[in-house]
Amino acid sequence: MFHAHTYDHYQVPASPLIQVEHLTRIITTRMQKTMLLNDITFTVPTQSLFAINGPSGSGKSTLLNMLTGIDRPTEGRVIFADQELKAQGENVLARWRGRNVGIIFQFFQLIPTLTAFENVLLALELGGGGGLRRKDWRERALTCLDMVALSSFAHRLPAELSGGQQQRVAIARALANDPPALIADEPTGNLDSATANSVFTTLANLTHQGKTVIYVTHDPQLASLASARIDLLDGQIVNEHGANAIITSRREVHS
Ligand SMILES: Nc1ncnc2c1ncn2[C@@H]1O[C@H](COP(=O)(O)OP(=O)(O)OP(=O)(O)O)[C@@H](O)[C@H]1O
Repeated sequence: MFHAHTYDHYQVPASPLIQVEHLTRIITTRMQKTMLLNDITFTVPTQSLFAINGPSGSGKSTLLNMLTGIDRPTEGRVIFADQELKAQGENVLARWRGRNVGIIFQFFQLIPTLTAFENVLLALELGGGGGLRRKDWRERALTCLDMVALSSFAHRLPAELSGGQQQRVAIARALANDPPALIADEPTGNLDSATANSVFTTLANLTHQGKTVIYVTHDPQLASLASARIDLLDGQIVNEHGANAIITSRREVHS
């Protein structure tokens, strides 16, 4: 069970890290048009623990892909740290992502042939080291593993770690380049409840270290722990807390 308290008692800076304005995503095929997101407007406060909640098919993954610049909106825009995410080449976007967001997946997605340490080091190599010189990358990788209480497991392969430990390595990897935001897609969805609780607490505590932590969940209880949130249904925001969201229709979210 997750502890029934929220993380909204911290002082957070006034300006939002992310502004999402009138975001619409339509997929057009020869046969039909499908509206995946319908005029979504909200802000993600800096250093918040931010939940994107909603049942399967409500548009959560589609929205995450817009926030990370993986997909482009049909209409509207995403402003990340005062910079609009524009259509750019994949190399430019990958570099932007490396510096600005650490992504955490439900199924960890560690490289199985690399140790925990090497998985984090690889993120530094791919992301350019977060402003550090190459000679400092190994120490940074160890620091990140230490931040998730895994430094003594640095030389284990993913298969030699529990699910919770693997997800902690994934969190360390996401922290490697010191991005302002971590974005997690159902980060505890593949873990038993005790492990999920401890991984979630690790993520939540990163807001104390200046990070904005955005997580997607279909679990209303997990969403209730956030300091700010939106609830999605059928591609629209139906409820919000602390996100300055425009609510287009008032309906209950059932998971
Ligand atoms: N490329 C696509 N073409 C057509 N429809 C799509 C496409 N991608 C997603 N969809 C549809 O858009 C809706 C939203 O999908 P999305 O994956 O964003 O939902 P979700 O809330 O993340 O769901 P889940 O929790 O199951 O991952 C769903 O109905 C999905 O079937």
